Amino acid sequence: MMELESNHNSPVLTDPEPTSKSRLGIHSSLYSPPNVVFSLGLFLKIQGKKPLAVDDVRSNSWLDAMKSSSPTHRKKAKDFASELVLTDTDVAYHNWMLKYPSALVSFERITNYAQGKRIALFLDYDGTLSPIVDNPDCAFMSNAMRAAVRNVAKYFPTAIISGRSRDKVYEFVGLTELYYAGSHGMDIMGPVRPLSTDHVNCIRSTDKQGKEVNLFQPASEFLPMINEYWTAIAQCVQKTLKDYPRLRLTHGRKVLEVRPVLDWNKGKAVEFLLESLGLTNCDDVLPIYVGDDRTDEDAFKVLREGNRGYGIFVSSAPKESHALYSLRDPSEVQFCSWEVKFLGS
Ligand SMILES: O=P(O)(O)OC[C@H]1O[C@H](O[C@H]2O[C@H](CO)[C@@H](O)[C@H](O)[C@H]2O)[C@H](O)[C@@H](O)[C@@H]1O
Repeated sequence: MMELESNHNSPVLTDPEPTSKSRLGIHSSLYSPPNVVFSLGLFLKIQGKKPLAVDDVRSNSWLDAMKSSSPTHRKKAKDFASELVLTDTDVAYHNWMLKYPSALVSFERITNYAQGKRIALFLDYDGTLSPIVDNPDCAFMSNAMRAAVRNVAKYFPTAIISGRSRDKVYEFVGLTELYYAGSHGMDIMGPVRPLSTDHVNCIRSTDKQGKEVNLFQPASEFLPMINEYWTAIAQCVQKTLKDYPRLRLTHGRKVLEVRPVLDWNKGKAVEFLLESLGLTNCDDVLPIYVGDDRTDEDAFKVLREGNRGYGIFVSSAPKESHALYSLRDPSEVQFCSWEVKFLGS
């Protein structure tokens, strides 16, 4: 099994030292998008088209910010406009955000650092551009996310780097203007023709938030059995692979992958693409990589170790990472994708 070491001591990029405020995720003069104010990873839709400073909606201390963004608080505030209650999960997440500040809240700082630089954007697919769903064949990207990525690609070279096959991820994304790196970067290609995104046997269902989704789960009756035997199966595959020294086993979320023993991963793919784009060893280039999985750590590490760019880790739960910043979920990735026009030269 692939285990990644945690090596997150301090940010290595050489932009100005973050103030205690920005490290706490309460930067004072952040732009917010039209009609939206964000507060530590939570969006509030509001009226008005002018970009708004968040000072007036953001509290002055970390604890206040933490309290105000707590779902429990918001519910209570709505119901009773009184007592604040923080769950252990709230506290853990906001403590984690001290180490991995939200890219949204740090947007001004990132923008400042990117001044005069050319951005190259790398995006993971599952869990970054599409929400994690039970059936991998139904991990569809929303049209809104697609439009946001198309917008990004108007400004910067943009690549999708996925553990999926290149064809499959292209089928999901369907944008000809992007670069695609499939199979953890082992299969990289530029623009190709779109494939059909129709799937047979999909049923209409609802997700955990009650939203309508298409679902394709022909093996759902096997799920209890898979849950019961998952560990045993993983051990069995691991044991079998001992006889195949040129293959190695990696895993994601209930995914076992057998890969050739090859010094190649998403980090190498980022380096390869930067080189192909003529963007390597240039001081005026700022690569940004957004990903949610442990396989994305190789890319975060490449950017971090060379002081080369920003890793942005998409996670709604506290986890160690080589990234510098965080975003909570794909909806925050989507929002950021509309804002990147403010970045770079
Ligand atoms: O590198 P990525 O683009 O993030 O792809 C990583 C793996 O993604 C898929 O699996 C994950 O997403 C599925 C759909 O949301 C989910 O059902 C599964 O539990 C996740 O592990 C894909 O199926 C794998 O082949 C990719 O390696």
